[in-house]
Amino acid sequence: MTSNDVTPGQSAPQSTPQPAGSTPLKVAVLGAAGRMGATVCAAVEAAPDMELVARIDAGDDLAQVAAAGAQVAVDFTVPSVTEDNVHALIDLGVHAVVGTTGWTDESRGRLIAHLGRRAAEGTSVGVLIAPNFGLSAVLAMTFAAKAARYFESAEVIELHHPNKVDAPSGTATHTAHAIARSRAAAGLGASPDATESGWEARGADVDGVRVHAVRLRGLVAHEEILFGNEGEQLIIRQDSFDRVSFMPGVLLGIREVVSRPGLTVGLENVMDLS
Ligand SMILES: NC(=O)C1=CN([C@@H]2O[C@H](COP(=O)(O)OP(=O)(O)OC[C@H]3O[C@@H](n4cnc5c(N)ncnc54)[C@H](O)[C@@H]3O)[C@@H](O)[C@H]2O)C=CC1
Ligand SMILES: O=C(O)C1=N[C@H](C(=O)O)C[C@H](O)C1
Repeated sequence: MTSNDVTPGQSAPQSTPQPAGSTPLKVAVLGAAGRMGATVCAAVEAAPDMELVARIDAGDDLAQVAAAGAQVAVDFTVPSVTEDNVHALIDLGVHAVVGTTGWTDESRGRLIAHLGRRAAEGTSVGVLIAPNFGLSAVLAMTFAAKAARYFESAEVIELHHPNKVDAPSGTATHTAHAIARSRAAAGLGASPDATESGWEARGADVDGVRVHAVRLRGLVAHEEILFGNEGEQLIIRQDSFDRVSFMPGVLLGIREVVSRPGLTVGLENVMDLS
């Protein structure tokens, strides 16, 4: 990673070294007019080893991505369109870095099948889906997965800006699934809960983990993971105060996806944290 990629004091995930004199990676951004898309365009333009070749938003033809010669496309659109976008990118032979939420086991399964068909035809495409590209969030999720086996109770609170269209957040869902997997592997049962009425106040049930969503003007993206035992508590909290916090992770994903054929889910796998 070069010094131009991050502002002083900003944490940066490690990156693949860039050989001197090599050709910049050609990058397209889908959702380019959105909050994240615009920030990604600026980050790609500032990265010396990348070239922004296409800004795509609603109504644009995805064929422009290939016509512009993009090797990697970054998708920060909306949950209702991201799956179709990624299938189209695979057909175009363009690697995809995806931050958009809304992916399920079923939609990921369709992607794996499509990638497999393309690989059998000789076209090797990489897709990286990360529910959160922020270093603090990736670390919080990793720590939560490690802590989960030691606590009787676990709940997740996610807090976001009020313009967010989906709830609970992709990050909170990913976190809850990881906690549930750790608890199951450790032989833990359900968190204790004597609730008999008013279930709507207890948040969403994600794989047996209660997830609470707050929407508040002034917030960007935040998560708290609460663990409890008799007489003790552990709270893991992360805060993204600005969307630039996601950029080192997005740039890392762009550099890495070209050499990772197939589907990778979660930046923790790219960062070797899993
Ligand atoms: N993985 C991560 O680190 C992060 C993920 N997100 C997720 O990214 C997504 C986008 O978030 P924001 O930028 O805040 O939303 P936004 O609403 O500001 O931007 C979405 C953009 O996508 C465009 N769009 C809609 N349909 C399209 C299509 N078919 N093709 C191309 N563009 C299309 C919209 O016109 C809009 O400009 C959300 O799912 C959000 O949860 C947001 C922040 C970080
Ligand atoms: O919509 C957002 O803003 C964010 N969405 C992602 C999510 O749903 O987890 C990532 C981050 O929380 C910001």
